[in-house]
Amino acid sequence: MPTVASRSLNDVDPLDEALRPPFDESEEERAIRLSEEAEAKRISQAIDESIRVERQSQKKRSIVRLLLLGQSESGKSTTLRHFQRLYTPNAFQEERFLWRSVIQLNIVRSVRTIIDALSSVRLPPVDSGGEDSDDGGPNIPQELEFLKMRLTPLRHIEALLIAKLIPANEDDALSQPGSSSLSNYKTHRSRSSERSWRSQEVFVRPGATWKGALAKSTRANGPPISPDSALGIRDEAQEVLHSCSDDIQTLWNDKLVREVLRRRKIRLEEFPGFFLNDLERVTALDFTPNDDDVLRARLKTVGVSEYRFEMEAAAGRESGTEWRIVDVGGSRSQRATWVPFFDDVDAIIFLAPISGFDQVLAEDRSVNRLEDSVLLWKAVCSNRLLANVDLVLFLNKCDILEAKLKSGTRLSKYVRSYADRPNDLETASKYFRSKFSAIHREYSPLPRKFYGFCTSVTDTSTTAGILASVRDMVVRRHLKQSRLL
Ligand SMILES: Nc1nc2c(ncn2[C@@H]2O[C@H](COP(=O)(O)OP(=O)(O)OP(=O)(O)O)[C@@H](O)[C@H]2O)c(=O)[nH]1
Ligand SMILES: [Mg+2]
Repeated sequence: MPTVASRSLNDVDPLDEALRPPFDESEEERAIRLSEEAEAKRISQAIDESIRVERQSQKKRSIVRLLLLGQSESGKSTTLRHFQRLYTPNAFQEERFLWRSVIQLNIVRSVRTIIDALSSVRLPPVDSGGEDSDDGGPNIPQELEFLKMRLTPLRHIEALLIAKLIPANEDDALSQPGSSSLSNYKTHRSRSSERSWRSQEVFVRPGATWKGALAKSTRANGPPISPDSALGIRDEAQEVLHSCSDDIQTLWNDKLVREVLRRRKIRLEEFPGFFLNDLERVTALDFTPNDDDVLRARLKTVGVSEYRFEMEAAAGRESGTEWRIVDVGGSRSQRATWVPFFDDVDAIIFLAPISGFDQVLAEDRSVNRLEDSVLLWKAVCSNRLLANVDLVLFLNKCDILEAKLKSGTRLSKYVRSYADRPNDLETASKYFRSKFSAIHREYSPLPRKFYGFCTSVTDTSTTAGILASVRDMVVRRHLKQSRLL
């Protein structure tokens, strides 16, 4: 009958029936059964555990960890932006408009460097042999004074941009030495114009924080907006820059300004975040930063951030591998934050900006930049925690090195051991490569291969090829290592 049939089907568990011990089970049979059940349970747990371990090692195998190291301004964040541009192009494109504020700030800073230089210089009397003097000589011509006055709105824009770029909870970051804040912008003025520009450099913690704050301030309480419509929103900084564009151009092209900068040894074109040669384009009201602009913009990093992405299918057979790239702040006070990342890293890209042979560190003006890079490279090569990690060296800023050598700066004046070798990029970069390679050989706790590239990481075409080689090398090594697990 249907009722009986359905009850019996629902109530009887066939598995339970099968596993139920027989009614007439003896004590001995019961003991055997229990021991067999315990053994089956033990085997099942062992299988579960091995699956868990295998899953974990699978996960570990598919994560590649890369650390970017080097002194401040060596190009770490720029290299990271390159990876983003190549491997998560959509996200990179979407964020382009956020970089407009950074570029605006970079322009304002360049102008201020010029104005600072003009303010602190009294022109020499006509027959003083061309030396600056702090008193006695005539002041700057009236036209330049007028220009300076017309550019006063840029001060307000600078304050506005700093407030926009640095989220409210970054107060602690603002008070650190070498940092910038509105208050020390107003109160701290040092004698050297380069020093004042440097000591007030704006920085942000890397990662999404500043971008989030900026995106929020751009959409001003409204709903989320697309990058295209963001450019249509009223942007006071861009409007002021647009209206000051001709005056900035006149200032930058002024012969006397160039002469003052030359005498003060301020090579503005070589400063990070230099956009004065692109004024018309970057101050246009509808300016959207292109890829090169994003790579050339300068925003100092404080703290550590991890950028994660999956290699896309187009990147080759390793698609599906998760990459984690760690970007750190490179100034001296930041270096203590590096060590915790040494533990679990597959490869390091170390950036040594070899154009810095005639420059000093912004945070310690008694230290030559090249010397600092060499000491840092030695420390990284000899670090025991990194003994099995591949080190990839980028001898970076080769474009600036070439420009310096071409303009007549003699490398041997700063690097004595360079002696009378030809003063050109090819010889100089080979020379530096061999020096850094020798340190790598001598200081590595265990023998390892040396990977060295001469780079200009702001150059999209050459860097893309180099990063592809680095990617392949890192992935190959990573696979080899994980097979050994
Ligand atoms: N011309 C030129 N500029 C470069 C090169 N590499 C980096 N830059 C610029 O130098 C500036 C500093 O680069 P960043 O990538 O911010 O330096 P960083 O190592 O992250 O510096 P911190 O964040 O202070 O540690 C940026 O404006 C870059 O555009 C290069 O090879 N050539
Ligand atoms: Mg950085």
